[in-house]
Parts: sequence; C-alpha cells; structure tokens
Amino acid sequence: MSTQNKIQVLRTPEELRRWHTAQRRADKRIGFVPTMGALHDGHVSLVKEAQKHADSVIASIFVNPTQFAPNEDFDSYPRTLDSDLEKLEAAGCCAAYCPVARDLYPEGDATKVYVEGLSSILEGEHRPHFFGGVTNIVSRLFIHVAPDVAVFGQKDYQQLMIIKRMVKDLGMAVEIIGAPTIREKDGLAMSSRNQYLSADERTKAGNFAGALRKAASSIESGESIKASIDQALKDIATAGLGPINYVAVRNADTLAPLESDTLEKGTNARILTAAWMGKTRLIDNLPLAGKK
Ligand SMILES: Nc1ncnc2c1ncn2[C@@H]1O[C@H](COP(=O)(O)OP(=O)(O)OP(=O)(O)O)[C@@H](O)[C@H]1O
Ligand SMILES: CC(C)(CO)[C@@H](O)C(=O)[O-]
Ligand code: BAL
Repeated sequence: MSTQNKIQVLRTPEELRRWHTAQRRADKRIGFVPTMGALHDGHVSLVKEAQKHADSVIASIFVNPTQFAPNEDFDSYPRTLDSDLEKLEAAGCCAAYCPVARDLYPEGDATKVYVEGLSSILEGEHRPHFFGGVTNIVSRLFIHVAPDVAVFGQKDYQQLMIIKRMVKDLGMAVEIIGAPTIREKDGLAMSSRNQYLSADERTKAGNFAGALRKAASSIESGESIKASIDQALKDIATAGLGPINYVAVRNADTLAPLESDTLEKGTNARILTAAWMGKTRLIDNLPLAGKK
C-alpha cells in the first residue's frame, strides 16, 4: 500500500489562505513552484529542489493569458490537470494551487509589474509582451502564496534573472532558487511545448542542443566568441531549424554583452539561443566558465 500523502488541490484564494494558515501554525517553511501545467520531469526536479529548502511544497498550475501574444498558443497550450496532479503527488508535493483568471486578475484590474531593461532584450525582443505578463503573474502568485522560497528552472534563464531582479527591487521576502535544466537523452531541454514537435522535428531538435554544446565548449577552450556563435548559427540551420531568433553570449548576472571576444578567466557568462523548429519555438542556454 502506498504511503504517499494525498495532494491538496486548492482552487480558490480562500482555500489557499486556509492551507497557508495551517502551514504557518505548524511552523512549516513554504516552498513554491509556479508552473503552467503540462508537467514533465523538469517540473518534478523543481519540486525536489524546493523540498531541500522547505518543509511544505506547493505548486501552482495556471496558464497565464497575459504572457501570450494574441498570435501565440494560449488556446492550444496543453492542459493535462489530472496527470499533472498525479505527478506532483508522486513527487511529494503537498498542495497544488489551481486558480481561475478572475482570482488573479480581478475585474477592472489596472496594476502592472514590469522590470525595465532586462524584459526588452533577447527573448523580450522576440516576445515583447512576454516578460511583462510573467512579472505580472509571478508577483500576484507570490502575494497569494506568500512562500519563503520559490524555485524556477534555468531552462528559462532570462525569466529567472528577471524574477530575481523583481524580488530585489520590490523587497519581496522570498528567496529565489534557480534549478538546472533537465534534458532528454539526446540533450534536448525538456519543455511542455516539445509535444508540439512531429517525430521528424523531434529528431532534428536534438541537434539544437548539440549545436549549443559545441559552441559552449569551443568558447570555453578559448576560441573567438563571435566565430563560435557564427558556427552555431550554421549548425542550427543545418539541423533544420529556422528562423533562428538569436545565439548570444552574455554576462550571466546582468545579461549584458561581454567586452572581450574570448572568455576571460573568472567571467561568469551564459550562451543563450532561441530558434523555431517548424511551428514550435525552442529555447536553450548553457553556463560558460572561462579557463584561461
Ligand atoms: N527542462 C527543464 N528543466 C528544469 N526546469 C524547467 C524545465 N522546463 C521548464 N522548467 C521550469 O518549470 C517552470 C514552469 O515552466 P513551464 O510550465 O512554462 O514549463 P515549460 O516546459 O518551460 O513550458 P513551455 O514549453 O511552455 O515553455 C519554469 O520555472 C521553467 O523554467
Ligand atoms: C513562471 C510562469 C509559471 C509564469 O506563468 C511561466 O512563465 C513558466 O511556466 O515558466
Ligand atoms: N516557459 C515559459 C513560459 C512560456 O514560454 O510561455
């Protein structure tokens, strides 16, 4: 017989508040994993990471309309609540917050949270509405859930940096932790949208991660950053992806461009990319450590 505790499904802010009060009364440290559902092993790893820093872990499942542009996939975004709850329960997640839009965006709502600068580069150049929607919803979720710690995936590296900046600027009392990217066997970063890929596209998508790995090791071995990026652009195109939105090497903390064309010792950098595989937009990134 399973000893797994049943997950509590909280559908309203009131139910969430009652859960929160009970956790506080029991002196529990609360860990939070925000998601849009369609959960995979990447999400499960965030729950496991949160468990290292908290006594009770709660995940949210909410497909946030404000981070989708009108031409994006809000309507077709995969919604798999039953299997999501099973996965969270199996991972030992205590509760799932599954609100409706009205709970987070009340009628007549006029408030926006936006991180200037960081939200308009890289991903922001190609999805101008995106990070405004993310900071709007994550700030609201933080107010609803009031966690001690929240875990985000490094797969969405720029999102993680923006959330950290928002929390710092607003003085929010939540610790933000970034967890490593979980990958498929061929290196493709797990992502809910990977299920949009056809079998042929899925095979080709493995080479997207391969091209990024190759560029990262070339840069880490002291090669020209510009030449390594040019090669990655060729490799990604040869793999059958396109258009390629960007391949960029940036300071890992500020996301500012580097001053030198080679990676200097002690530089904390990141290589980031986004490209289309058919109708599916893929993103990926890797850390870079200067060896010289
Ligand atoms: N492969 C992964 N490894 C680690 N964390 C991940 C991975 N994929 C997503 N996450 C993290 O899970 C959280 C919720 O992300 P989300 O629900 O958008 O999933 P997703 O797979 O990134 O979906 P999408 O395909 O829509 O981008 C985010 O913090 C995100 O960075
Ligand atoms: C953080 C998030 C859950 C906000 O909707 C979303 O952007 C995501 O899933 O990464
Ligand atoms: N994984 C971040 C959510 C999005 O791309 O819409």
